[in-house]
Amino acid sequence: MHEAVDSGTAPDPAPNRPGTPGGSAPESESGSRNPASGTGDAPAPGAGTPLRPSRRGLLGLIGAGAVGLAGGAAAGGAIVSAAAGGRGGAVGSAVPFYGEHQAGITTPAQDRLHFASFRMVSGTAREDLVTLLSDWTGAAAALTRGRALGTGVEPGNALLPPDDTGEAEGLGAARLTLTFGLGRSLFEARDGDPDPFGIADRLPAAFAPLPSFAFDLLEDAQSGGDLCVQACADDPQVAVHAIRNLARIATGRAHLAWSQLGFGRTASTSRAQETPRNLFGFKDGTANVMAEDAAALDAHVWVGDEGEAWMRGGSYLVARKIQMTIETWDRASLGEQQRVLGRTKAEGAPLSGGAEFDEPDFTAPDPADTSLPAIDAAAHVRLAHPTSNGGVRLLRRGYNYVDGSNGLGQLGAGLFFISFQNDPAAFVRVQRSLQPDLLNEYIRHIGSGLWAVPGGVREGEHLAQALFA
Ligand SMILES: C=CC1=C(C)c2cc3[nH]c(cc4nc(cc5[nH]c(cc1n2)c(C)c5CCC(=O)O)C(CCC(=O)O)=C4C)c(C)c3C=C
Ligand SMILES: [Fe+2]
Repeated sequence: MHEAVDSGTAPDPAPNRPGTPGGSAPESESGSRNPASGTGDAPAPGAGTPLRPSRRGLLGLIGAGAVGLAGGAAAGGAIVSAAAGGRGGAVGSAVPFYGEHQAGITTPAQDRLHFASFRMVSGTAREDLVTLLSDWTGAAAALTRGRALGTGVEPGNALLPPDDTGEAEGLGAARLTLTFGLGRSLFEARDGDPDPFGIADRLPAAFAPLPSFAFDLLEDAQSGGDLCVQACADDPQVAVHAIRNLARIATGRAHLAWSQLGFGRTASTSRAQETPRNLFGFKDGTANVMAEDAAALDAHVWVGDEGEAWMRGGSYLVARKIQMTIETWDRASLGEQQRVLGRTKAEGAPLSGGAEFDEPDFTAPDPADTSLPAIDAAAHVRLAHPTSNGGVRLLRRGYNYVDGSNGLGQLGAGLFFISFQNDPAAFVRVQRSLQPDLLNEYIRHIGSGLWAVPGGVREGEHLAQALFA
């Protein structure tokens, strides 16, 4: 049950009943089952901590009726309460939520994605944003452990909706990670208020909006947003369940603006992973920044001491929804496909020779015509390579998508490109360099977003807490 923590009338968590999911929840990793948080951890801020929901947040919750008003008491505070443990608490497949950095960046890329963008409800204020982030923190700690929210699918009062929608019961944690980002719009004026969330003076200098790029065909309906959540899991239902329940929790404070399902990760983020393939059939992620390369992560991915204090240990997330005209691609010869990308299709080796993980040699001549380079001057790997971009590197973490098909029998297929970098300018640099890319004949960028991803959350704190200190 989503307990109301402000009123002082919040009911006790449902008792554990032997033989029920609530009664059979396994011990947490720490060996304790904490009925106040449902996470086995110290209660997240808001879980058992008096938090006064704003009037607007409260009205939204009442209006939606979705989050469950515990025993008629006010909701809007903590969400995660006693876990019924109905999801088996499969912590063995759980990725720790708390840590120095948010999970879902260097975590070995899972198979599935549900990416969601949220907009704050008009008229909401700083307190709404803080309580939302606090509630999401508690929920994320439970969800990523494979725990049900609140009392799970059994409310203490059967006249109320269950705290947890239930579709992830029995599926375990499935290596779920939830990575949260803040949009630049949160720092800007809206509705005549110059600083609705009281954070305008905390805007990092690096957090500039993305410029428009040649070939952009961006649609507002799948671009931007005040907040983003990247849910990755090895089970699509676990990822969808997480986003769905975070959206319920946000009711009255933020609403889902758009979301994207993805499958078949298109990047490795660890050397332990096989390189996957994108929908053009090529290995993607070969030359990625890997979790094992701490020096590259510090240099290119994590915000360090030079950034705003609240962003230390964080990163910037760029998402680009890139439509791929796969029917046209499929009619291109193998030679043309390899020329466009600069690598072989079967092995992913550079066209200059060697094997997949050998560095491309951009000076090597084409053996068939030595007046030409083996890797075309406008090949994707040449233009994206650090040597073409002042040494810049991105940690890529994208997913394939197919959004159905159109009346011409063409699949709405593409790449939901995600990259993490410690300065959005790094992405801008590479994307600008891709202007003459041969690949542009076969792709269109139709969605875009940029979010600041704060550093990891320490137990007892909430997401982006340092931003509001
Ligand atoms: C702005 C950044 C990038 C966009 C957008 C992008 C789109 C895109 N890429 C592929 C396929 C491949 N990309 C590959 C390498 C690669 N791509 C980027 C950046 C963007 N790609 C970088 C930085 C790199 C690494 C370059 C290097 O250091 O060598 C590859 C080769 C294999 C690999 O290293 O991953 C493929 C294949 C598609 C299909 C696409 C848009 C739909
Ligand atoms: Fe690429």
